[in-house]
Parts: sequence; structure tokens; C-alpha cells
Amino acid sequence: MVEFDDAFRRHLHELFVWRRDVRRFRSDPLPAGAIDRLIETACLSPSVGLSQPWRFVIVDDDARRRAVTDDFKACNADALNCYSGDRAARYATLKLSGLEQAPGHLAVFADKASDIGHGLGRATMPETTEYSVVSAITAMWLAARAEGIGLGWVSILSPDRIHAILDVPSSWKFIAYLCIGYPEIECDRPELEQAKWEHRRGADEFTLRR
Ligand SMILES: Cc1cc2c(cc1C)N(C[C@H](O)[C@H](O)[C@H](O)COP(=O)(O)O)c1[nH]c(=O)[nH]c(=O)c1N2
Repeated sequence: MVEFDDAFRRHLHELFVWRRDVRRFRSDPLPAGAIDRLIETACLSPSVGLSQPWRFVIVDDDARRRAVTDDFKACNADALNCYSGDRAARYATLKLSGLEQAPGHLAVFADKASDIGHGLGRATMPETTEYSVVSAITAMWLAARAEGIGLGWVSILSPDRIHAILDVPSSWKFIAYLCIGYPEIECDRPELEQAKWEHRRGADEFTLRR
């Protein structure tokens, strides 16, 4: 039996406050096995029917990393075109990936064809497969921060292109491309808030009582 005291809870809250989406990485390499350890922690996450649908691809190959970065640049240029005026000018100043600096690249997929878990919990809500994978990424994000490692989620990518670049089974649905490394700076405020793109709102704005 493990118990968690007030000091631990306060510390854990600090972890939530100081977890950041990181796009600016130092060039120092990650310690050997760091990404594997984060994956092991992610595998402790809840999953629908204990299906563990997460699939991880550690991307070390330079050509593949360059192809992903090129896809990001193309998708980000398209995204910029969706804005106009001041919003477009502001979007153009945002740094929205650390793909070129991060020492670690990790792609995460959900295996939609796996029968692990025997379908429990998925009949009426097949999307719970993807939800399970997202919960694993969140655990990894926090575990990384606890080790001083930053993680940045990149979704400005074309899933079909990522599939082709990484040559993964067709039943795997692309969920996230993660940049992993030591952050240039630590901050308790989201970078998009600092850039005045959006501000973080309080829980009362998102909570109904019935
Ligand atoms: C599903 C998903 C997808 C993305 C993100 C997050 C999530 C959950 N975020 C990070 C996002 O911008 C960030 O979490 C918020 O701005 C809040 O900042 P903190 O995570 O609190 O630092 C993100 N950030 C970015 O720079 N490029 C991206 O493509 C994405 N994509």
C-alpha cells in the first residue's frame, strides 16, 4: 500500500502547473534509454478494456526526420493561409514545432485493429481507442517534465504523409508526433499565452452543474 501525503500532492500540483508544450530545445542529447523509459511509463496509462492500443515509433533516421519536418513546413504554410489580417501576422510569428532542434522524435499511433482487450468498452464508442492513446501521451508529458525533459506535440502534419514516411501498418491511426529534449527555458505559462495568441481560462468557464 502506497500513501501520498500533502507535500507530495503540492509537489504534484507544481508538476501540472510547470508542464509545458515545448518547441524550443537545447541541443544536448537525451540520456541513453530516456525515450524508452517514457514509453514504459506511458504503458501504465488507462486504456479501454485494457487494450493498450498505443503504438510508438522512435524516429532516428535522418531522412525520415527531414521528411516529417518538410511535411510540417508545408502544412504550416497551408495553415497560415487560413488566417488573414492581424491573426495571420501573429500566426506567422509563432514557433509551432521544435522538429529541427529536438534530439528525440517519437510518433504515436492507435492500433484500430488490435483485439487486445476483446472489444470491451469499444462497441458503442470505438473512439475510446484514440482516447486511450491520448491518455498515455499525457502521462508521458508529465513524466518527462518530472525529469526536466520537455515534450512538444506537433499536429500540423498530414497523417497520410506520416504513415508513408514511417511505413507503419494501415490499421494504425496517427495520433501525435512528439519532439523530445531539454527545454531552453522553463515557464509556468503556456507559450501561446505569452505570444498573446490565446489565454488560459479557468475551470468555471467549462463546468456545468445539472
Ligand atoms: C492534441 C494537441 C495538439 C497540439 C498541441 C496540443 C495538443 C493537446 N500543441 C500544444 C498546445 O498548443 C499547448 O498544449 C497549449 O498551447 C497549452 O500550452 P501548454 O501545453 O500548457 O504549455 C501544439 N503546439 C504546437 O506548437 N504545435 C502543434 O502542432 C500542437 N498540436
